[in-house]
Amino acid sequence: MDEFSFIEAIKQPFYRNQQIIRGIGDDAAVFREPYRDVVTAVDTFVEGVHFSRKTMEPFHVGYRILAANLSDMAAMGAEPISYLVAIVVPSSWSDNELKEVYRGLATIAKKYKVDLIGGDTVIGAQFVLTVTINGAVERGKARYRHQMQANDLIFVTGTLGDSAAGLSILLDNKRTNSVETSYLINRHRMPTPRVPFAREMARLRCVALNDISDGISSEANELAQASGLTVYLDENQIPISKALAQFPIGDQQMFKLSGGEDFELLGSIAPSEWDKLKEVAQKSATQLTQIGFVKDESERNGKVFIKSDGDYYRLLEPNGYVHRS
Ligand SMILES: Nc1ncnc2c1ncn2[C@@H]1O[C@H](COP(=O)(O)OP(=O)(O)OP(=O)(O)O)[C@@H](O)[C@H]1O
Ligand SMILES: Cc1ncc(C[n+]2csc(CCOP(=O)(O)O)c2C)c(N)n1
Ligand SMILES: [Mg+2]
Ligand SMILES: [Mg+2]
Ligand SMILES: [Mg+2]
Repeated sequence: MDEFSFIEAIKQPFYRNQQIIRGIGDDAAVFREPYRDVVTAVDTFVEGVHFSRKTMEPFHVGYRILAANLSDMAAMGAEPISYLVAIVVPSSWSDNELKEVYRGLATIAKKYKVDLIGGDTVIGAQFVLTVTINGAVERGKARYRHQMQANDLIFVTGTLGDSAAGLSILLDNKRTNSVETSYLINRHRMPTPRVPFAREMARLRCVALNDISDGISSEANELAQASGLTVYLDENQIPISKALAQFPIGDQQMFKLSGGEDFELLGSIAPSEWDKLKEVAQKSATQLTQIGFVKDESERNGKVFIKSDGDYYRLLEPNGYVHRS
């Protein structure tokens, strides 16, 4: 199929969001946002780095990249609206495989009510998929990492480590037909960005948020550094799924602290707002757990400490996933 028939094939018949004035079909898309702040982010997905033929079908590739972008919108407290896709695809990929990538994109786009408004298609040597997402947040209400305050409680949504456990099952060929195995693989391939939870939080004051893409050890350090405060975590309070609990304890620890790709939200909130946050979690059917607290302790500021058993806190280095050249 040539580039132009391909674009015709993936074009949405209509746009769900009325802010979109012009989508696919001109030199650029146009959207209007009169009263809110526009929020934008971009993420890239590369064969051999973010997925392989062993870990994902083309459908999951599309689903997973948009999940990561939606999660960044959630981490800013924003309502996601539209996205653009730039794809470099080797000629070894069939038309059908390419369509499957777009079916994955369209499936999660429908769930989260976002519209595909443009992109770019290029034939090249290696598969690279880049998605830019646009959203909006009530003026001045974006959730910044530096908004963490001393004495805040630290919370996390969902459970951690599932995605890394699913990945390890796929890479080590340990796939079985058990419910647990399927659950973990599904969490790796089709994560759940916490957009409803983040949007339901709109009326709460002073929340800092970060989404967990590299591993909580990294994102907790980002919060500590951005706010110039000290984060204390209790490892035993970090929620894990029943499926992950079946792994050896060493793997559980590694997956939940530095596995990454869970796309859960890590955040902080004043203790006085905790009950309201519990209501938010209930309304959005999202699991919510307190896993630590924040202190202002001059020489320890910018760092994260974690305790496993007893009262002893050790330094938690940012040892999540890092791209290196
Ligand atoms: N190549 C780049 N050029 C310009 N800005 C960049 C580049 N790479 C990252 N950034 C910016 O740096 C900041 C941190 O990016 P990072 O990718 O670590 O955040 P993230 O998207 O939340 O995490 P992740 O990509 O691991 O999910 C963001 O503001 C991002 O836009
Ligand atoms: C085949 C294969 N090997 C390794 C991994 C693990 N992995 C890749 S990127 C990343 C962090 C998030 O990326 P980014 O920071 O770019 O959003 C992680 C944990 C994988 N998913 N697939
Ligand atoms: Mg990024
Ligand atoms: Mg992020
Ligand atoms: Mg990263």
